[in-house]
Amino acid sequence: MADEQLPAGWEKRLSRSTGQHYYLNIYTKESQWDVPDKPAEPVSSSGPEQVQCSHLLVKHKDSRRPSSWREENITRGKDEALELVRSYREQIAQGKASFAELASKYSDCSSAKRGGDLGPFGKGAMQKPFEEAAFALKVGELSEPVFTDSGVHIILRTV
Ligand SMILES: Cn1nc(-c2ccccc2)cc1C(=O)N[C@H](Cc1nc2ccccc2[nH]1)C(=O)O
Repeated sequence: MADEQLPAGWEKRLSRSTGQHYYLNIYTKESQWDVPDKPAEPVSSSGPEQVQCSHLLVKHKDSRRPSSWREENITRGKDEALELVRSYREQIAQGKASFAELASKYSDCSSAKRGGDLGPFGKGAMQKPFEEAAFALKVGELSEPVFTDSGVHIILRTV
């Protein structure tokens, strides 16, 4: 299909690595090998490329690294960590404390110094259970407790 016949919102590009043409959605920057047969979707159908989240992590004795800026040797069990995370989530949900305030005080992640802010990240950057929970959140939404090898988290999607 000649360029002038491409449906709206697509650009034809040449792949340097394969020498083949591919097609770029100018809105989402997503690309495809197949020649598009309908106008480009203005929003990504596969969800965002990146999200930005803050998290509050409570580690336990079986965490991958049972130590943090708060506590050199973390001995609490997983059940106690979950109880703590639930209590923090409740305080935040009831508006009794802000996420950043509790994360900066109680998170066992070094991101506590930034109110739990991890910055933007894409898929493949974080442990899978964390990634799946983070990408399932809407902006502004607070997760239920999430378990990773690091411990028990609550996640707030900010962007
Ligand atoms: C993934 N990550 N980002 C930061 C971070 C980001 C911004 C500013 C300062 C620290 C710290 C970490 C990190 O792995 N921290 C670990 C704990 C931890 N494990 C995680 C698993 C998933 C997501 C965040 C997590 N944080 C630690 O301090 O022992």
